[in-house]
Amino acid sequence: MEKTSTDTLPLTMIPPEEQETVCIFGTGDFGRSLGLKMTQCGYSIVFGSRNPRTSSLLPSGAEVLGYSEAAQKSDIIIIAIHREHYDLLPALTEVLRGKILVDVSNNLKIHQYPESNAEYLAQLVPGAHIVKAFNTISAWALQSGALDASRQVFICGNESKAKQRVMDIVRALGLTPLDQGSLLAASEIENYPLQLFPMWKFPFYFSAILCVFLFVYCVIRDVVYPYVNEKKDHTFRIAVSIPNRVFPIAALTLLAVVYLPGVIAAILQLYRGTKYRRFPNWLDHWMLCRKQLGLIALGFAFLHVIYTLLIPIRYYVRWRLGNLTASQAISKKENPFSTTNAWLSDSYLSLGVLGFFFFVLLGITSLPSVSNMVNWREFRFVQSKLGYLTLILCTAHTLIYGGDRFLRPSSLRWYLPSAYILALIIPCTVLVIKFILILPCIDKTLTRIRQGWERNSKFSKSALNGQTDI
Ligand SMILES: Cc1cc2nc3c(=O)[nH]c(=O)nc-3n(C[C@H](O)[C@H](O)[C@H](O)COP(=O)(O)OP(=O)(O)OC[C@H]3O[C@@H](n4cnc5c(N)ncnc54)[C@H](O)[C@@H]3O)c2cc1C
Ligand SMILES: NC(=O)C1=CN([C@@H]2O[C@H](COP(=O)(O)OP(=O)(O)OC[C@H]3O[C@@H](n4cnc5c(N)ncnc54)[C@H](OP(=O)(O)O)[C@@H]3O)[C@@H](O)[C@H]2O)C=CC1
Ligand code: HEM
Ligand SMILES: [Fe+3]
Repeated sequence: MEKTSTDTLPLTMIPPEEQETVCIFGTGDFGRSLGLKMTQCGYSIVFGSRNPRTSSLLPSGAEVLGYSEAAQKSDIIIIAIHREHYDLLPALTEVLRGKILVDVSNNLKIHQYPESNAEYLAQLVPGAHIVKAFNTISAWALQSGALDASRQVFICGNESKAKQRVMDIVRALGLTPLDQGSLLAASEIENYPLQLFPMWKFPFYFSAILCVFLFVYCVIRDVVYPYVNEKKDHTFRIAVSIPNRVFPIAALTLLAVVYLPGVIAAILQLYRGTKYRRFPNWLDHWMLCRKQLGLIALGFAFLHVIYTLLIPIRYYVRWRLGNLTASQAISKKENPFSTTNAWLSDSYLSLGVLGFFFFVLLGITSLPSVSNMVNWREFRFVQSKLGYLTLILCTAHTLIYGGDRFLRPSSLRWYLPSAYILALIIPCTVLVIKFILILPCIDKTLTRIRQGWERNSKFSKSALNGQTDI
């Protein structure tokens, strides 16, 4: 990368005698990038290195000394060295006594070592104050200035004064410090950058399995069945018709799966008569990934809408329409206009459009820039009330689209009902249970439980004693 004038000049012109000196151990990628950023923000940097010589890669003006000499220049030392090389530090115990050592290290695997790197550092250099910080910021982001991935710096340590000094540096760099408590939190902070979309795992696998199942189901009903029974080749349906069944059904099912844990939680609280017992882990986890499930559902709904736009320009649809018109002209018989059908068709389309509108609204309010602008009550109102409205509209769209067909035995193929019936199972179940839960007598009890009332106070004692649930 070519150096611009801002790379070399400190952004804030602080006179050298007022600049705080910070020492960085290690002249590798991270040490250099952090050093450059800190120089730009008005710090004076001294690098500690096995090979003390200045290089064009280091920020100009930075001093490079041996580890021991560099450590004497500052009372804050950022250890930009891999844990595997920390063995050089015990020899420096005397120089490092009373100093603040900032551990920035990451590992290659979650729980790679029995203790966190920061705790290991504390064992190696017992006289120093250890603070964990910066491990969630990448060298690349520091260097390119494009800190758009995350500006949050998790911090933990046992001495609050030491933590404050590090947080001041973090703020000076334009980042946001988040105090996570004592050094015990270090292993969690170290695991954080190693996780790959943890909250997306379950929603992703669930929707993938759902789509594969629905696809196979539709292929059996819409392609294999006509071939076996009528020797008709309907394989072309795999391109548009079947995706336009799989995606909307997946969207509706996932939307219902977002609201299902809420009703299960309510039933559990009613059954136990208290809100003070922990939910089972699976339910906790499910509750926590509702946003991700909802966003995947929204993605599928978008696909359904786009595929629906294709319907009028499909060859198969135009061919059928043309043939119908021609056969009516030949037989000189017109199909009578059915007001009922017109109503049904317009209503299901309109319900679909409205459902989609609220679906998108839910998606928009989940953007952090929007959700930060509303208070939690407004957010809950949108997510919970409008969420249920979306579920009702989309379920009604599918119900009316199906019309009276699901009562007809002729729509069964090899005993398999139409795919849209599968789409209705979970949404209808959720809506029926929710309807029961909001009946005044049940709602009153549930509200009391959620305000802290307990049916049987023995329950709460057992919970307080640490006994958890089923
Ligand atoms: C497109 C889309 C985007 C989404 N984005 C987000 C998002 O950004 N963030 C997010 O969290 N979810 C998101 N979701 C998921 C979902 O909308 C929310 O989790 C929603 O709040 C669930 O509503 P609920 O009524 O089922 O559950 P909850 O709001 O959890 O509650 C269930 C019921 O219990 C009551 N209740 C719950 N806890 C208490 C309590 N402590 N005291 C008193 N009463 C209580 C509520 O009033 C409600 O009636 C999204 C969904 C979709 C479809
Ligand atoms: N790169 C990144 O994006 C991020 C890195 N980190 C953490 O920062 C630390 C440094 O990472 P990074 O700069 O990428 O790594 P590098 O391998 O680029 O640099 C490590 C530096 O450690 C020093 N060192 C000391 N002893 C040894 C030794 N025995 N063998 C090799 N090097 C040694 C070297 O500096 P010298 O030659 O001057 O002595 C070397 O340049 C790591 O703990 C890493 O987990 C954290 C967040 C992001
Ligand atoms: C702009 C909004 C929408 C329009 C115009 C629309 C239109 C349609 C049309 C035309 C069909 C029939 C498809 C066919 O004949 O093969 C259909 C079916 C369906 N739609 Fe929608 N829809 C919309 C939004 C939604 C949304 C938001 C959902 C749910 C999340 C949804 C769920 C379904 C389902 C489950 C089916 C039945 C699929 C099947 O088995 O064939 N729709 N929709
Ligand atoms: Fe998850």
